This record gives sequence, structure tokens and C-alpha cells, in this order.
Amino acid sequence: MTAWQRSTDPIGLSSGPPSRLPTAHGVFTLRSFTFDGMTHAVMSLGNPAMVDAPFVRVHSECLTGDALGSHRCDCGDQLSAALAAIADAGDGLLIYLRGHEGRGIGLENKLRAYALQDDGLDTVAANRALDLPDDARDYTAAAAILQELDCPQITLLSSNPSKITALEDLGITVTDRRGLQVPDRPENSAYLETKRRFMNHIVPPDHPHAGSTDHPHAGSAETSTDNALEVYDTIADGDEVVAQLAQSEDGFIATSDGDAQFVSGQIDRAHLHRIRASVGAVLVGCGTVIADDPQLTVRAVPGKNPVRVVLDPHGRVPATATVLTSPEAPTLWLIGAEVAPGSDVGDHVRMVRLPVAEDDEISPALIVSLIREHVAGSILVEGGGRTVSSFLAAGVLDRLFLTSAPVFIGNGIPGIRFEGTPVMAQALRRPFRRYQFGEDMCTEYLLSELANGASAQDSHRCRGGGPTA
Ligand SMILES: Nc1nc2c(ncn2[C@@H]2O[C@H](COP(=O)(O)OP(=O)(O)OP(=O)(O)O)[C@@H](O)[C@H]2O)c(=O)[nH]1
Ligand SMILES: [Zn+2]
Repeated sequence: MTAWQRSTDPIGLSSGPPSRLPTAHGVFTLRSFTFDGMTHAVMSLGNPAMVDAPFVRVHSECLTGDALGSHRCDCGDQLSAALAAIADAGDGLLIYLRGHEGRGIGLENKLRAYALQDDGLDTVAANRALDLPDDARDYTAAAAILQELDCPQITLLSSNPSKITALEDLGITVTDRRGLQVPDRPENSAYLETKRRFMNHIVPPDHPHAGSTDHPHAGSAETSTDNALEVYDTIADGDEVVAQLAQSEDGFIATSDGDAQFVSGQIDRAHLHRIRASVGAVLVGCGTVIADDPQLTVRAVPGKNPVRVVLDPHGRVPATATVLTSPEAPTLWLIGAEVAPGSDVGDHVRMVRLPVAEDDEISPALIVSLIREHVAGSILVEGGGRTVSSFLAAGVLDRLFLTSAPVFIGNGIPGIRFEGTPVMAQALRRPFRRYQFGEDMCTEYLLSELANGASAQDSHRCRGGGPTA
């Protein structure tokens, strides 16, 4: 038993005898190591303990990629490239970690996540939609094996920086890291982009997107499956007023009974959550809070929750509303000057009085400046139809994302409606871009010079009234 085992491992690491394993990359030595009830496989070549920082691949089990030949991920290619690199070096180890399937959520859950990805979610959003962590892997067994094999200093074959951190936290020194050369395949390029964009995976130096944060789908009017559009960065870096609304083909956001589940699909939902993650504040009218009791947090994609702002001039929001009771994100409660708030609210809620308005209508511009006194960054006006319409008509929106779903409601709660013009030539036309979100069509209107200028370099922009891409 090594010193390491005695000091930190009450369960114990046990290993089986070495055996020969002839492979396409040479004859390796194979041993099993059992730790905490799980048996892992370790392939070694040469004498890694005698090398300063030997090549080590810590490979997470992936039945579909490693054994079934799946091209949804790059695991099979990484496995084979790692063995080739070790064979080339002459000394090294591959630790095949079982129990890591699906980044630690198991095969059954990974296949559930695959089904959601077939419907348009990306790999991170799919785990979240299942209420599962983005990455649940534990590297304690790998660190124990490396100590046992006298390899406390290694060159890690990986493009995942969090593997380095995890191993270093467990006492392993990663003196160097090597990325493995694996092809981006058409079937897994969106998956690899998501890992690079949202899980910090390192882009290989010879990759076409190396050194750039641009996303291949940026500004695209084509079908986008992971909708990581460039515009989110523009919104995050600016202080725009952005609105988003999903409506039926005939312009309703809900049925006449208020049923709004669900007008648009999963990709549009992920898009909305990406906008939430890019803004400082998300505003809704009290009607939306009463009808839908929304959480207004970022759940479908990674990112920080914005401050939730509730517009409540007549004090109609019930004290039981999620925005007032759940402390997941701060809430700014814009409440009428003469309204007496009911019972106590949580510490996450800040009450701000609206000024008295003569005609009972508080101007959108004033609401924006009130929010700006408390929150920095862009503001998302998320609903409902009346609130978004009043902001549009008042000319305070920089950008509007309006998603049309291929469904007819016939009659219901209206989406965009405002006092129009009798003269067609005077109707509101602005430059726009279009994105296909699965079955839904999202049109992004560039309403202000600010938004128009910030997005000027992007391709696929159409002039108002022009043909759609
Ligand atoms: N939950 C989930 N897991 C996946 C998915 N695709 C692959 N995996 C799992 O992800 C694990 C591999 O992790 P990756 O993020 O691809 O790569 P990595 O091991 O972190 O990084 P490298 O060392 O560069 O390969 C394996 O356990 C796969 O089963 C997916 O869509 N959803
Ligand atoms: Zn895989």
C-alpha cells in the first residue's frame, strides 16, 4: 500500500494482474484498477514511471463513441488518437474511466439528452432540461491510479481545461497539455462548437475558428441547431433595450384562456434564455406575472440570471408570485406610487416607486431610465404583448426578436398590436435578419441606429421590406 492510499483513501485501490493487449496501435499492457466499487481499465506502454511527465490520456467512458462507432461526439476519434500518440512517444498511459458515461450522468440519461438534442437543444441545454449537471465527472480514481503507478507528474492528452484543474486539485501535476488531432465531422461539429463555446474546451491551433470567438452560425439565416448567434455578444457588451416575443402565425401569444404552453419550440426557448443571459435586467408586465408566474431565470443554457423587473403600477402582482418569493435572482418591483404593498417580501426584492402618471400610462422611456438607475447593461422586455407593443410604439426598443410559430390560434391574447397608420407607406419598416429555429421563424428587427450599427458587419441583413434570406 502506498503512502497516498494510507493517507487519503480509506476504501482502497486494488488492481488485477497485468495482461497483454495487442491493438492497432501496438501491444499495450492492460490492468484493472478498482476504486470505490468501480473497475477502470488502464493501458500502458513502455515505462511511464521512468519518464518525467509521460503522456497520459484520462478517457471518459462513452459506449456510443468508443464502442459503437458513433460520430455524434469525438470520443472514439480521441481514444484512437490518444493510443497513437502514446505509441508514438513509446511510454504512456491511458486510464479508461468507467462511470463517466455521459459526463457522469450515465448511459440512460445521456440517451435522453440525445433525444432532446435531436429536437434542437445543444449538449449543455439538454442536460439542464433534464435537471442534470453539465458535467458530473469525478477524477479521484484517476488521481489515485496515477499515484499508485508513480506518475504524479504528467503531460495530459486533452482539450478540456477542467480536467487539468480537477487532477491538479487531487495532487497531480499537469506539467503540459497536448490536444489530440481529431477531425471535426459534419455530425459532431455543433457538439464540438458547444464544448468550445460553453465548456471552455480549447480550439486546436490549426482549426478554422482558432483564435476567434466567432461562431459559424453567427448572423446566419440558415437553420441553427445550437443558436449561439453573434448578436448575444453584441447585446451583452452594450446597453440596448431588446424585446422578445413568440407569437402564432396569426399574431397571438396565447389562447383566449391564456394557455401559452408552448407557442414556439425548444430552440426558440433556448434563444430566449441566451438573451436573458446576455442582459442586465429582464422586464415583464404584471399581466404576464399573473398569467404565467414566470421564473425569468437562465435555465436552458449556461449563464447568469439577470435582475428581474416587474412593472406593477396598480399593485396587482400577488405576494405568492415566484419573482417575489424565490431568491434565485434579484427582483426590482416597480410599483405604483399610491399602492400599499401587501405582506412582506424576500430580501432579494427591491421596491421602487413609479411616479404618478396623469393619464395612468407610465412612459416606456421613463421605465427604462428607472431601471438604468439600478441595473447596468442591456434590458430585455420579455412580455407580454401589451408591454412589448407599448415599448415598440414608443420607439425605445433597439432590437426586437419576433418569433412566428407555424400555428393558428384564431383568437386569443394578442402579440404585437399598436395604434397603426392608415397609410401603408408610413407603416413601421426596419432592417431585419431572419433565423430558422427548427419549425419557427425568428425575425430580428434592428430598430435603432445603435442596433443597426452594432450589427452592421454581420451578413444576411435585409433592408426593410426586402426579400428574406
Ligand atoms: N451528457 C452528455 N454527455 C455526452 C454527450 N456527448 C458525449 N458525452 C459524454 O462526454 C464524455 C466525454 O466528454 P467530452 O466533453 O466530449 O470530452 P472531455 O473528455 O471532457 O475532453 P477531452 O479530454 O478533450 O476529450 C463522455 O463520457 C461521453 O459519453 C452529450 O451530448 N451529452
Ligand atoms: Zn462520446
